[in-house]
Amino acid sequence: MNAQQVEDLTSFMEAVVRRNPGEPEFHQAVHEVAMDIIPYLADKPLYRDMMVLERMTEPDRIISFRVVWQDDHGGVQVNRGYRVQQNNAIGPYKGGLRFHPTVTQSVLKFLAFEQVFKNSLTGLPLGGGKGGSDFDPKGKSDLEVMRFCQAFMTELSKHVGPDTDVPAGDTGVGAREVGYLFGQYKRLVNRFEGVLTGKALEFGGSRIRAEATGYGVVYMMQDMLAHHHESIDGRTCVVSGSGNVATYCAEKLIQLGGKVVTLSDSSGYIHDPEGLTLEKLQWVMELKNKRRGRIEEYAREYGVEYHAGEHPWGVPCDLAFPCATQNEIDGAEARTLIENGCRAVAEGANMPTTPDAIKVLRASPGLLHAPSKAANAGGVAVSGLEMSQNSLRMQWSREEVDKHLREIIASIHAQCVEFGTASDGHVDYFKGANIAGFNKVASAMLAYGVM
Ligand SMILES: NC(=O)C1=CN([C@@H]2O[C@H](COP(=O)(O)OP(=O)(O)OC[C@H]3O[C@@H](n4cnc5c(N)ncnc54)[C@H](OP(=O)(O)O)[C@@H]3O)[C@@H](O)[C@H]2O)C=CC1
Ligand SMILES: N=C(CCC(=O)O)C(=O)O
Repeated sequence: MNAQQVEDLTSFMEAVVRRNPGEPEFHQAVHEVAMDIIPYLADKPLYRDMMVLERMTEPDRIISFRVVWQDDHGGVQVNRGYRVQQNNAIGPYKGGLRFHPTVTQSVLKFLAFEQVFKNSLTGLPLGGGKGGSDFDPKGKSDLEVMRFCQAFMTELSKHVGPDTDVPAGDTGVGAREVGYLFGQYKRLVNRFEGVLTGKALEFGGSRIRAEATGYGVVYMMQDMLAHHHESIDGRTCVVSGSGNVATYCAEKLIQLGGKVVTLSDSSGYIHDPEGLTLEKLQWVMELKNKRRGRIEEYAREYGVEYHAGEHPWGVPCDLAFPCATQNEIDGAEARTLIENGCRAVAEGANMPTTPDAIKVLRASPGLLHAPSKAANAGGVAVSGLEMSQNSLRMQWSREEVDKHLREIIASIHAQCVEFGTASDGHVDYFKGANIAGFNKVASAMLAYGVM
């Protein structure tokens, strides 16, 4: 960036911080995009005059509501629910629901902003949004989760619909929660319609949706490496998380010959130097999805090390897949990855690298780094395909959906290369994803005029 662009970025971010006080996660997500878009708009006066980036940074609306439910002891519980409807310039609002005690408006605004660019990259007609609650499903009975979901959807149902806003899963919202949410919606509106994605196959779900995000991260890694005449086969892989994204990321890596040596949860990580097998992974999925257990149990079951309270980024690897949560890799951990010879990072979680980590990784010329808005778009892509199947009142085969998923990720990689390749051939995947994601939304917003 030249001096003028630095000045423009600084004044842009000062305005964002002023208008959104006390929302550090949202500021971070906006800065990650603005640092590439501000220079990109230097020779595009129409976009600047029409304040397109400023308008993209302002949600269309934020809905906040009280959620009251009764626990198993008859006690009355109060939570806060949200839906951030960020931008529907290219399609209905589309994005997950996160149930986690760390949920705040700032976290959901970062996720909704990120979702706009991610959904645009898929090439599908999907706008961006995100919602959720500070409700913690951990340690709750199925009936308590059901009562919360029913109370949450009673309010949310007033604001969503198959052509308005289509939520899905995210942290803390899996098949169980989507089932309870969909059932309540159907009861309230008396229509069977595709208002949620990630549904079970029995009621309009799409094959591969559960696997889609994790598989897509690996497909993105595959394309990044192939662009440099390399592959995943035989590479040591460090994966964080042990939920939906992490477990299917690990599954696809193992199928492609990768050696997955870690999984984690919010209490710590396991290190299996021999590498997980598909059977061991099946055991983890059962542990997490059925018994709601902790990853520490894996260490006892298979006689491997467990590191309480730590992240897995100190374990030497060729390929790193952060699949847990935002800001899980900081500058020091990024330096450790590079010192240990890491070749590439593909982000499964949303915004898992801090600004310092991004700086460190970007400064390492040999390292390939795919941002979450590009690498983890497989989930929302298959959600979009679920919406298509619902509209057609059809259900495609596993092979058909996986073929579409593979093509969408290949297209996202190609867009990143088109807009992110420097004169020396180095591909800046962050720049490519930010510009490619911006373009389609910006064109639509210009076409609509001043609104
Ligand atoms: N589900 C989807 O379709 C998509 C999800 N994502 C993103 O992927 C990430 C994981 O989502 P998903 O797998 O669906 O969620 P899950 O709830 O299935 O799993 C989340 C995993 O991350 C761990 N985790 C959560 N918070 C923290 C934390 N603060 N510190 C350390 N570990 C943590 C959880 O551990 P614990 O069990 O201890 O809480 C769990 O292992 C999120 O960033 C999400 O936004 C991105 C695209 C699509
Ligand atoms: N949680 C998701 C999936 C959203 C969706 O499938 O609508 C994400 O892209 O972050």
